[in-house]
Amino acid sequence: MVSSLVLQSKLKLVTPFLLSSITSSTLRELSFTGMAWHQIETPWADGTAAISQCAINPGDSFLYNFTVDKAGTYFYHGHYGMQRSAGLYGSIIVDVADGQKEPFHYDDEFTILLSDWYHQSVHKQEVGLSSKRFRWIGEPQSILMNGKGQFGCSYGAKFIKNSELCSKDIDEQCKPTVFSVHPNKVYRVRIASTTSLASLNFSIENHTMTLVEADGNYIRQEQVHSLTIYSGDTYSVLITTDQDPSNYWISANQTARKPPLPPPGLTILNYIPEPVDTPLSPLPSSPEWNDFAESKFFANKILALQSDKLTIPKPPTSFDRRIFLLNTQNNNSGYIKWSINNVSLVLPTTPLLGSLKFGLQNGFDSEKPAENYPSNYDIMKPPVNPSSKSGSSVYKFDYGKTIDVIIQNANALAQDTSEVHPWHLHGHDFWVLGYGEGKFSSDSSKLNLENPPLRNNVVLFPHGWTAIRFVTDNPGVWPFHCHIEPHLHMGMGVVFAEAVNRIKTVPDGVLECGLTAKIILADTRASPNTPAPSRSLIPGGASNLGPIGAVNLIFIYLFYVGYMFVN
Ligand SMILES: O=C1O[C@H]([C@@H](O)CO)C(O)=C1O
Repeated sequence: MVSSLVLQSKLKLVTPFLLSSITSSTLRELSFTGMAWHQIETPWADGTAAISQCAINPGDSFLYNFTVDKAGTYFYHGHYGMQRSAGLYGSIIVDVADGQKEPFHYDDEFTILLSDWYHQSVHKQEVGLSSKRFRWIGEPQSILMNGKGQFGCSYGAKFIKNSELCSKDIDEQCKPTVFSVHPNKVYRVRIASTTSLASLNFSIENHTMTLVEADGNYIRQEQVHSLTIYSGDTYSVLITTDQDPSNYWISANQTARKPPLPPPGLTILNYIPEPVDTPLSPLPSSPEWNDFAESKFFANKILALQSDKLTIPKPPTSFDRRIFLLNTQNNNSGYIKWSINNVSLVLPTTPLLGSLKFGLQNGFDSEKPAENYPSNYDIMKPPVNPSSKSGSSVYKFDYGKTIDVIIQNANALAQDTSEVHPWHLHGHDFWVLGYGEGKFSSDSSKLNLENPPLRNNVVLFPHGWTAIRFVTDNPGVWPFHCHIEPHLHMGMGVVFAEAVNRIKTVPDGVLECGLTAKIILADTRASPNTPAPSRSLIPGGASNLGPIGAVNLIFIYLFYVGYMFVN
């Protein structure tokens, strides 16, 4: 499906699109795409349709050319509408550059990509979410591990429920993936979650896990029995295969939302030379769905690595600008939406990168978005005046500034309801300075400036706040949004425009839609013989694309995926 893929580095695409979770019928419903890479810092290769580029039309191709500058565990996924929920994703591993070493040892590794699966088509889900007669998507039917899940009388469900109803033969298609390991070795297990909705509790039966990496950044080694992993998170853990030679469950149970929840995602850890078999033991138990104490304890265990081998840089000790983002669920002219500071994000037809670069005031809402919310707002109660508006305004940042963002959760439309939201920033890692209950107060003693972890995805707990800090050193137009696919569809995001004046060129094909198409095509017609590998946005400007400190370079020629499948 990736028709031509040239890897000039130690970057690996693992499971390039999970075939087992994609059917041609789901792909037939996809009409446009854009591919986000969860690691990319190149402003026009971020894959966010209507933000950093035009959507890729059916049958068209688009060349993503970007630099990977940091070894680690990542994944990629469609970023047009809710395409990710339709199965458009896969894992990425960036190895350390030649001559460099990881700050820990392991003998071998395997990769687990977590996702969730709905039986209703993504198109129908989108229509339900966008209708006045709002239809929520509900919980997924299955949790998938490397594309395989349990449902009804399939393999795992049969085992779990031990139900007489499930007396059919084992469904081979749903048999969990097996990871065969040698005894007495250290394995690195790379785990990424690209779920549409589900937050997961991940564990490996009888094996303690040592955390070493989060979102491509090294973290302090901590031993845990389970991980709470939210949509958009990646981790690496080390395990030692020092148990009795046997078969063990690796499981991922949905958590943080009200039951009924689907059966867990499963894989099997098989000790060589034991024959592969269903583990005899019950599945590892997981905490109660609303045991937020457990998941907060886990979140607070993630701290930056500071060792003699490697030290993660500390954040600047003060900020230049602090933005508060109040998360509410609202009624927006009869539609249920999520809003940030009372605005629900809708994307314009002209990519924001183009509108901002060309100064097209009518390409988006040029109104300045709010940087705070009323001080008397009661985050424990449903909104008093629940209405909000829609918009596409952007937060503009100058180069080299330290920005704090305080994400503030609040009560949703229903009484006593506040949900978990994993927030993801494109184009940047940020320091996670802390989490807290209730409303954020400026008591900064709560903030960790000593060893905060660097991440690009962070959880916001119900009725709580999360504080992050980053430095605006990567010019681009970067969305910051809830990684829960239906929540982004319902407007839960903002856009940060960072030193856009420093972006001098973008390649052909990035901005040829909406209002920018006219400008670019007029320019091409004016000089038809000029072979232009990239498009100068500032007359005479030189290319300054690509982050500093590049280790590896990849060229991925990505043909439109749906087109390839359908044909
Ligand atoms: O966005 C959401 O909508 C529903 C509910 O709040 C309204 O039906 C739900 O559980 C969400 O996460």
